[in-house]
Amino acid sequence: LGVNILVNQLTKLGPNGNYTLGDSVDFSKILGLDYGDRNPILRDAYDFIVVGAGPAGCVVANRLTENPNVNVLLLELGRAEIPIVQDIPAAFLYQPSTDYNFGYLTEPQREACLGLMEKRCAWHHGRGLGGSTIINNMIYTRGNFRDYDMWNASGNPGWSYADVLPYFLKSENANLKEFQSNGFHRKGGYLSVEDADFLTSIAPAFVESAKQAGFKYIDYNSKDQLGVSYFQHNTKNSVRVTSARAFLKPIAERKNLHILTRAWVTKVLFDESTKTAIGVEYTRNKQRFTARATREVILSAGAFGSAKLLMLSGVGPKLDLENLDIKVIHELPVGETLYEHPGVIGPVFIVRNPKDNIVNIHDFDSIPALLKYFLLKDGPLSSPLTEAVAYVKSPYSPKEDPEWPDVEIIQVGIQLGDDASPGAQNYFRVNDSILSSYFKPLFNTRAFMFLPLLMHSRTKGSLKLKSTNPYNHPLFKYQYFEDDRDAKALAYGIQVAINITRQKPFVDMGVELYAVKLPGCESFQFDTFEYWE
Ligand SMILES: Cc1cc2nc3c(=O)[nH]c(=O)nc-3n(C[C@H](O)[C@H](O)[C@H](O)COP(=O)(O)OP(=O)(O)OC[C@H]3O[C@@H](n4cnc5c(N)ncnc54)[C@H](O)[C@@H]3O)c2cc1C
Repeated sequence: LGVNILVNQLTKLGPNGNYTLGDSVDFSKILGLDYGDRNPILRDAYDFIVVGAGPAGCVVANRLTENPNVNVLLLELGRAEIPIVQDIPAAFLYQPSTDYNFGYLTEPQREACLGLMEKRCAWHHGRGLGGSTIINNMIYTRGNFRDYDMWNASGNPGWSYADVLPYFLKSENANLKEFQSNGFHRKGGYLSVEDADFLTSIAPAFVESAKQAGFKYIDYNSKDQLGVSYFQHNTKNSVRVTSARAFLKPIAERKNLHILTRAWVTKVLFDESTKTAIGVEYTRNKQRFTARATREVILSAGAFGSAKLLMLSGVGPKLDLENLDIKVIHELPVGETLYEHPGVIGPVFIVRNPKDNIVNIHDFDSIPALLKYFLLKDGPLSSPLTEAVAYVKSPYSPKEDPEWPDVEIIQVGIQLGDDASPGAQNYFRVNDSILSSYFKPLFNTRAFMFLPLLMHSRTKGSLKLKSTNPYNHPLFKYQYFEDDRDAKALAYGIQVAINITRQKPFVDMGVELYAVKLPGCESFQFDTFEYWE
């Protein structure tokens, strides 16, 4: 009840419907969660200035300051985390409704997002000490070894799998039941990785059914990724571990690291004669400041934030910068390659002979479930709801290697309509009509869904500046499925997922494809490739 009331309040208040308690109360000050010297006497110059405290910035700030002779200023425009509310894995659905999310939206779409509000997809992007790890799903995924080898081969020495694996291992503090000793995990690092404490009955049925459908049972964080696996999570004893908690909290006493929250970097300053970054300009408490860097300015402001900041500073496509009267320091194709991993909300399945008594999300936050979580860190609230995954190679993949998957089928323990609060709707931006006609009728029925995601999208977009105002959202020029092989690959993935549900473990549970046609797709024959496409 408490979580529901809180979530309803958090998702309703504020001019844009975005409000957190932190707007009125500075938790970072009260609780000391700025993870560093809270009132640092700032230096005129630092060896390194790190912009953005997401996973990249937190790790870099930590590793650089291992050397006591190096000093670092970490600037983050958001605030520190809010404990309790952000800790609970099952509450991840509600995090993007808070202002720990930039709230980016795509432009209205022609071929996708058609059941979403204004036909615009939400591009959630976290902000605060921890960046997107404050609001993300906590799934620990390293990526495919071939991706790194491809990066390396395309002109980025030092990024091959052989190069990065030692760093994954160095960071990790794994606590895994099955795969602890397979050579791809270790204990002792800063970043906790663990199995989910709680799984719905859907998860083992999915894994067993996938095996019967021919999938290998794998550790998806090893080299072999074509198969089925339970997810591993960045949680510790079922509490979310953000990158700030993992990499900044343990080093809070280091005097050579200064962390400033609510510090919005507006420009990288350059020595124009050498094109060397020499510092940054930032705003804080409505005042403008500069900080100088004697060695490097490191941009870790996220995929969108770093590109935006470079362009604001005069590094980017010449014409675009000149059109905005930004002095060109150096011409580079910044923002010109934007890939998304499109996903589908569904298909949805009804379970006729369920092996658990979960019918909606409120079985997760019932009084017994709350007590179990807060007293024992166990029970349904400890679940991030995304439970297991199968990796698929579609015939539409741009990669020739048959072992290089392009579709990821994520199994979710419940379905989108199982939330009585606005949280799930806000997360996906599903419009009222689709929500009430398609998802809500299953509110009190045992049901679940998949989230098939495309990993190697062929559609490419770009990111531009809307204006020279550093606080404006960037302009995303991206239209999903411009290359129709992307939609075909996802339709293929959906059919593979449906085939998994036709195997014995799922059949024994009475799992049935929810046979209601999606509004707008009435003219297609249900459950054909064309229908899903
Ligand atoms: C809803 C959601 C779910 C996700 N789920 C998963 C998952 O389950 N597993 C997974 O592996 N990945 C997941 N991701 C992706 C993952 O969180 C990101 O890949 C990762 O956080 C990127 O890290 P980063 O350090 O590059 O940037 P970010 O995490 O984006 O951090 C960038 C930081 O820079 C700050 N910043 C930006 N501009 C400025 C500026 N001008 N001045 C000062 N500070 C600035 C931002 O406020 C932010 O804190 C998810 C992401 C989202 C949004």
